[in-house]
Amino acid sequence: MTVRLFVNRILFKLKESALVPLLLLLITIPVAHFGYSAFSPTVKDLISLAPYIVFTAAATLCLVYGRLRVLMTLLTLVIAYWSFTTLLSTVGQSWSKFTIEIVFNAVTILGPLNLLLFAFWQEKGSMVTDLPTKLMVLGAQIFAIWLVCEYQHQPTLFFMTQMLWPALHPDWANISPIAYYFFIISFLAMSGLMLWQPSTINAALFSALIILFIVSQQLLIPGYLSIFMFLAGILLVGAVVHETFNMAFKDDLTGLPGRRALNEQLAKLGRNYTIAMMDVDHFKKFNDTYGHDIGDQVLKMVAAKIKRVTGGGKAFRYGGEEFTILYPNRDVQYALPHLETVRETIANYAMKIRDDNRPQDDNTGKNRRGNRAKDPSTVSVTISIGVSQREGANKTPEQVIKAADDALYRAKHAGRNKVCT
Ligand SMILES: Nc1nc2c(ncn2[C@@H]2O[C@H](COP(=O)(O)OP(=O)(O)OP(=O)(O)O)[C@@H](O)[C@H]2O)c(=O)[nH]1
Repeated sequence: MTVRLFVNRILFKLKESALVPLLLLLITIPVAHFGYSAFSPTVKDLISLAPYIVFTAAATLCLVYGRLRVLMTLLTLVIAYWSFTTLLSTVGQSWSKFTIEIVFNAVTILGPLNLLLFAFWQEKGSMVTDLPTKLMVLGAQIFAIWLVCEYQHQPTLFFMTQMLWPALHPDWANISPIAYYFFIISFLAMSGLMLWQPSTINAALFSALIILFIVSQQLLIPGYLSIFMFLAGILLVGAVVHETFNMAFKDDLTGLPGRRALNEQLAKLGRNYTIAMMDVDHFKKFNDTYGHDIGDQVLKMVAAKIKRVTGGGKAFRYGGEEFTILYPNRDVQYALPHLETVRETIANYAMKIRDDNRPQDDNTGKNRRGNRAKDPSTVSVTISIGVSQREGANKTPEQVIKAADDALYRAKHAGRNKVCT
């Protein structure tokens, strides 16, 4: 993959996964800043409960769908939220000044570290084996903080609040230098994770870190804590729902909607529609010659071109090297030129392959050159397309698909790289 392609892929993925959290974060700032004071006391009480409600919903989803990274992030936020609300409501009351200082510094120092740890701690094995270990990590920290508070251990507070490198600690920071450094380290590492593996879940985990930083910084501004923690919960719920939806409806390899999504669309069709079935030509031979990995790369390329079909066609991966394009409310005559363009675009596209995939022996090399475009470091494939519309005996989507399959068979027999009706 060239650098440009790699960067484009990351930018596209970032746009898909990080745009919504960023926008919601930007919208929440003025709401929390200016809107909160306008709410009645009852609404304010509800707002302070809202994070717990959304955290509970999110945790339930995580348990059902085995999203341990999100679950542990939620637990970290719940502990932070409970600690901060208790700390604010007991100033001068049940907690001593020492306890308040220890709890605030512990949350702001350990919070970003835990968010970082749980973002990188991959979900391996089963929930039953993983969850207790992760819970023990959090439990051990809580126990340690409790001990420090119980025994009023002054050196810990000194350690937490010491000024290590004054030049690196900005004046506006309301958190201790160590907390500030840990936020920066976590921020950098999680930005790296977001760039390396852009996904809705990673974007939500990253947002949780930003939100913990905002509330730690602005703890004394009324409303910030509840409203931002509520937003963190919403972003985490949204990410779990989005990823679960994608897993069920999107094909993993190509990113196109899969068979399940197609079936759902077929059930919603009206009385007029066109279905095109397409299939990569001689793909078995291609796989045998170049290997399955390059075969996968080609399928991704073909899917990307099919996805960009014009005329309002909706693309799906039907299975294997077969794809489907659906034209709701359109007839074959309308769809044909758009399908012809897709066929032509794919046939004319020379896909770059990496040098390490070059053939090792002369015979394979000669074999491969049959499928190669003019440049020896590229490959190209063609597709055949069969099209049919709802008419006559073809009344159900299944019958129209069968008719499109028959047309595809004719396209193959007519020499391939063709569109047949
Ligand atoms: N690399 C890769 N290959 C796949 C995938 N899914 C299916 N295939 C391969 O696609 C090939 C399909 O071969 P066939 O159905 O015999 O058809 P064909 O070789 O394309 O020949 P025609 O359709 O007659 O042009 C098989 O070798 C499958 O292993 C996939 O996800 N990745």
